[in-house]
Amino acid sequence: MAEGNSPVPANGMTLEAVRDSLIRQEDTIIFSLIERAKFPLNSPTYQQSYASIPGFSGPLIDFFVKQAEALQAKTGRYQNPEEHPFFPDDLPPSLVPPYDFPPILHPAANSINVNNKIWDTYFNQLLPLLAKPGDDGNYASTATSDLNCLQAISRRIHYGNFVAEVKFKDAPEDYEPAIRAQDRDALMKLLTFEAVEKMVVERVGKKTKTFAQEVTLNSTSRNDQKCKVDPSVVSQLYEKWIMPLTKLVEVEYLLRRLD
Ligand SMILES: C=C(O[C@@H]1C=C(C(=O)O)C=C[C@H]1O)C(=O)O
Repeated sequence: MAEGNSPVPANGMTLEAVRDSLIRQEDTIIFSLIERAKFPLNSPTYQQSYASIPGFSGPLIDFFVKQAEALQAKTGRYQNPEEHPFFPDDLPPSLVPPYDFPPILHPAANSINVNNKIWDTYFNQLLPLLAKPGDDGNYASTATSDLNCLQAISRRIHYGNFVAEVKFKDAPEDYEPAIRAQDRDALMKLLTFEAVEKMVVERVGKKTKTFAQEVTLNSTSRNDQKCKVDPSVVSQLYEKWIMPLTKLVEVEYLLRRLD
């Protein structure tokens, strides 16, 4: 199967273009993590016992994200097939004129949402590695930073739908038998490029080292300097969570691709 040099399909999307988007999204994810790392853990943001908001039961982060998503839904965010809400139930409809997003994906993509897994991984695995212990009272700003991280990571992972569509269009004869057999393992094997994954892990580590360094006018950057975010944490985030979940989205999409 050709990797990255297929002819340009009718919808204009190539594997190369899709990968370029993933590379650019790395910057967004890393900058959002740097911003979150500015605050200590601020655990009351996540404690049921802290916020007693009239008419709402749950931690501040849930209230914040639900309210933010409701506003963003009304202003059209989820019209874009790249965007997926964390609390999809009871979202208000968009109030703005619809934009004609090119119909690239099979409608099956609408039923794929792995944000529950992203939420769980972000708060239980990543955040303890990212934020220093402590409490500075900036809970609303902390929740804002969390939502930026979650949305950037979610967009990247659900971009797996586009990756899968392009891979399928490049080689339907390879994918169709595995789809008809509903063979997850075969699909996973077909869509996996280990050399690309290795490059991603190394690149995000290097980018983090660059973006998260202290920049001063008088000294050149030192190799032993402490970064605002540990590059190995970002490499690990990609290797253990972001890429496996992207591939899960790819498999889920392909399983439904011939429906
Ligand atoms: C996204 C792709 O599919 C898979 C997932 C990758 C990722 O999440 O970065 C990288 C390579 C592939 O194993 C791709 O081929 O670019």
